[in-house]
Amino acid sequence: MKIGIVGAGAVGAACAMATLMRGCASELVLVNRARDRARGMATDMGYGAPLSSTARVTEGDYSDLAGAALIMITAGVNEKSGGATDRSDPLGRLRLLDRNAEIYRKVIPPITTAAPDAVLLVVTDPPDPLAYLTRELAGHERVLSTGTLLDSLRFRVHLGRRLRVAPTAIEAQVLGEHGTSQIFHWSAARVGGVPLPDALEQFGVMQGDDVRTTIENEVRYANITIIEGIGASQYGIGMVCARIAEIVLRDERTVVPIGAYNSKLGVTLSLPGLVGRDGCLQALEPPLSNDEHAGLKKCIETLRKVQERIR
Ligand SMILES: NC(=O)c1ccc[n+]([C@@H]2O[C@H](COP(=O)([O-])OP(=O)(O)OC[C@H]3O[C@@H](n4cnc5c(N)ncnc54)[C@H](O)[C@@H]3O)[C@@H](O)[C@H]2O)c1
Repeated sequence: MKIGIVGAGAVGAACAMATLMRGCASELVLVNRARDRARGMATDMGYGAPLSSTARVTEGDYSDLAGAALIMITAGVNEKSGGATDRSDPLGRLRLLDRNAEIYRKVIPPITTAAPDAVLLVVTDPPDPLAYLTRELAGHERVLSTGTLLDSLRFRVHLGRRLRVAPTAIEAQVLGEHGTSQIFHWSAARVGGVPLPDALEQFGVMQGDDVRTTIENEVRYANITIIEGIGASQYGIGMVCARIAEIVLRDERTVVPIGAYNSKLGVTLSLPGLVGRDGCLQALEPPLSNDEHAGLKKCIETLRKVQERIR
C-alpha cells in the first residue's frame, strides 16, 4: 500500500525513514514545496529500500498521491523558526497556529483532490487545531492528529527511568492537547497491571508532588530540550507516525491515545482511540480524578477557542 508524506523537512525525513525501516508500505511518495529536496531524499532512501519491504520511494507532485492509503502532513513552520521555544510561554505550540493554518489552507485541497479516500495524519504543530481545520477542508472524518501519542511515550519513558523499569511494562497516557494544556492521566497509570502508587511504594521510589511536577515538565517541554540539542524534534515523531501508519494500513483496531474530532465535545483532542483502516473509529471516555477532569475541561476550552479563531 502507498503512503504519502507532504513536507520533506526534518520531520518529513524522519517519518519517511521510520516508515521505510518499519516496512509497512509498499510505496512511499514524498511531496515538498522545493522538489529538489524531496528528489534527493527519495533517491538516497531508495537505494536502501531493497533492505526493506518498501519497493519504491519516489518524489512527486500532489497528483502523485493518488491511491495513497495514508498521507502524513508535516509541512509548516516548526517551533524554532516560529518562536515557540519558551518554556514559560503558556501558548506553546499554539503560537504557530496562524502561520500553519495558512499553509494548510493551501495544501489540504490538492491533497484531498488527489487522494479522496486517504486517511490524513496531521503532524504539523499545533496538530489538534490543524486536524480540526483539515477535517473541515477535506470534508470527511478520516483525519487524525498525532496528538498525545508521542507525549504518552515520553511519559512512559520518564516513569520507566524513575522506576528502573522498561517503558514497555508501563501503561500511562497523556490526554487532551499536544501542547501546554495536556493532562497527565496519573490515576490510570499502571506498572505490569499494578497501580502506580503501589508500584512506586513496592519499588521503594519516592513519590509526591515534586516527582509529578518534574516528570510533567520533562514531558511537556521535551520538544524544547530536543531543539536545544539538535534544532528540531524529529526522530521520535517519525517513529510515532510510522507506527500510526502501520496501525491504519493493517486495520489493527488497537487502542492508543490519538487526536481525532470528538462530536460530543466539539473539539479535536486526544483520548484513547480505537484505530483502524478508516482512522479513529471510536474514542473511549476514561474515568478521571477530579483534578484530571478539571484539567480536561480547561484543555477543551482552550481548544474550542483556537478552533473558533481558524474556522
Ligand atoms: N506532532 C508532533 O508531535 C510534532 C513533533 C515534531 C515537530 N512537529 C511539527 O512538524 C512541522 C515540521 O517541522 P520540521 O522540523 O520538519 O520543519 P522544517 O522547517 O524542517 O520543514 C518544514 C517543511 O514544510 C514545508 N513547507 C513550509 N511552508 C510550506 C508551504 N507553504 N507549502 C508547502 N510546504 C511548505 C517546507 O518546504 C519544509 O519541507 C512543524 O510544524 C513542527 O513543529 C510536530
